[in-house]
Amino acid sequence: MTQVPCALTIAGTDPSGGAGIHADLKTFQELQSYGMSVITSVVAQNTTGVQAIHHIPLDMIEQQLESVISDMPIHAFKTGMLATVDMMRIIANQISNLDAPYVMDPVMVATSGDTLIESTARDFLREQLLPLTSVVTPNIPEAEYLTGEKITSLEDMKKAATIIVHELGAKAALIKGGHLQEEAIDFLYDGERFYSFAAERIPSKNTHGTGCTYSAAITAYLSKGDSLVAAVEKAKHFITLAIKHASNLGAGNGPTNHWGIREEKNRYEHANN
Ligand SMILES: Nc1ncnc2c1ncn2[C@@H]1O[C@H](COP(=O)(O)OP(=O)(O)OP(=O)(O)O)[C@@H](O)[C@H]1O
Ligand SMILES: Cc1ncc(CO)c(N)n1
Repeated sequence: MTQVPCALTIAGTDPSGGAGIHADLKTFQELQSYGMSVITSVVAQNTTGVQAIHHIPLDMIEQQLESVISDMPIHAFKTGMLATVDMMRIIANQISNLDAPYVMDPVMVATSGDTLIESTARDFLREQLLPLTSVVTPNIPEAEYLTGEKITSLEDMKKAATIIVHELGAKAALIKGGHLQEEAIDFLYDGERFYSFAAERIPSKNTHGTGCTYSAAITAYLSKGDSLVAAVEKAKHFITLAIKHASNLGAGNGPTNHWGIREEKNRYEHANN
């Protein structure tokens, strides 16, 4: 019997449906991986910003993880918003039982500028969780925090990727250039080679949850057995289309659109398989 690809996300919520767990599950579904989730924080947020945050009690985070891990196959997993050191300790402990690629989106600040992680937890993320990852996907401000170096050019992005792999211990780093003014170019470094993934910059304010959707797409493709490079290449195509097809919902930075791109995605995958 063919096994169904299964992907898990460990992250916070977004009731407006554009970021966090909601974006992840929609992406898994769209890319035909069976989606599962463990919720770390319930976040009252929308396209204009974050209104309130409630952290799930630690024993409940642990129980959710145990419930999924003890019963379900997990072929790839990702983490998104992990706000506190205590949460991270539990998660680090539980995921060490998993034999599957780990994609970390090192979420620090929402598109709106609201902080989603305690400052002490940033250091724990860098020192304890990062070495467990198969790939980490920082945007430029996150990569600057992780490396302690300013990034203003494509060369700086590449240098940050090498620091994250060789000095901080991630297996691979994907530095996202969404925050630079030029082309939307990302660099993947796997410890040996650089790969670049470029796309046209789409003039749009609808970029709420782009990082979540991108890392979820990478996770979905990994769960289906793709290599890291293939997974990133397909995910880059997916996020570019998702930004392009955004529906301009809400009064602030609107969400990307996953389902409207189905036909275009199918054509692309057909041509590249
Ligand atoms: N305007 C844009 N046009 C095309 N691609 C973009 C644009 N903005 C971001 N991207 C791409 O989207 C992906 C997500 O990158 P981004 O840097 O926006 O993530 P992020 O800042 O973590 O997202 P989030 O808003 O969820 O925090 C990257 O591949 C990036 O290059
Ligand atoms: C829950 C959550 N995770 C990540 C982000 C970053 O986009 C967000 N806005 N909300």
